[in-house]
Amino acid sequence: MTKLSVNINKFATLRNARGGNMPDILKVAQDCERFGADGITVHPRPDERHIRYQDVIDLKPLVTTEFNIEGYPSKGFMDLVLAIKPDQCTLVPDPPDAITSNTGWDTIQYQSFLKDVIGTLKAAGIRVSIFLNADVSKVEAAKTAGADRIELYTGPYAEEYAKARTQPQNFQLFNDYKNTAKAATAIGLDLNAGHDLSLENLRFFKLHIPQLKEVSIGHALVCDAIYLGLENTIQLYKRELTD
Ligand SMILES: CC(=O)[C@@H](O)[C@H](O)COP(=O)(O)O
Ligand SMILES: NCC(=O)COP(=O)(O)O
Repeated sequence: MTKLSVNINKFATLRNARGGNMPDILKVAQDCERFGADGITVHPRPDERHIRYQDVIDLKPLVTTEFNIEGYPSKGFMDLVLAIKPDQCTLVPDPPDAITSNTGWDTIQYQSFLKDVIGTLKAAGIRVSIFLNADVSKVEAAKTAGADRIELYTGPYAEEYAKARTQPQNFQLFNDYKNTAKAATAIGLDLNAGHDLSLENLRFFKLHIPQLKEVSIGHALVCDAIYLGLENTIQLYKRELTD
């Protein structure tokens, strides 16, 4: 079974747009769980453009499914995560000014850094996933750094999938995803995936990469919910993940 973790960043974007508390992020998270989400993901960025550090603190006692905190392991981020102790922490290499996540870790170049960070998080009992491009050459070093899981960065997949209707599919790119997934599971790394997954492209990815433990989806899901309603949308995404 592949779990759906709903990333609620963009609900916080809407809330912050007017400075009040609408939508109420805490209620959104609880409703997402009530509607069938298997987890809640947040990505508190340094500028707090959407999810604020206080949101993460307030969410902790309310989330009853899996709580996944994503982010770059700065001191402030690490202090927050170690205080909250979520079920999972997903490390991303995003610079502070990144408009969104747009690449995975170079696990070879940052091996020592990642080993230290992951060791600290795992000593606190937190499962660690690291954001990775579809690149087999970086998988072994993710394992030696101590990660429990990798999260396949699916931005390029989503972009290629959207083009496929009008252009020949880039099968090498998709083979890279399949080969990276295979290499990860072969050495005991569990597999997550995320970024720009949607109702259009999720089923194809899931069918061809069946080892998926979890997908974290936010932007497209929130956009779909505007038209289809949040409960209906979560159910539609869950249906795309059924085996
Ligand atoms: C790591 C990842 O792919 C997501 O956390 C994504 O970066 C969401 O971040 P934004 O909602 O700020 O785009
Ligand atoms: N890790 C991916 C995530 O949490 C959500 O990414 P997106 O669906 O907002 O692109």
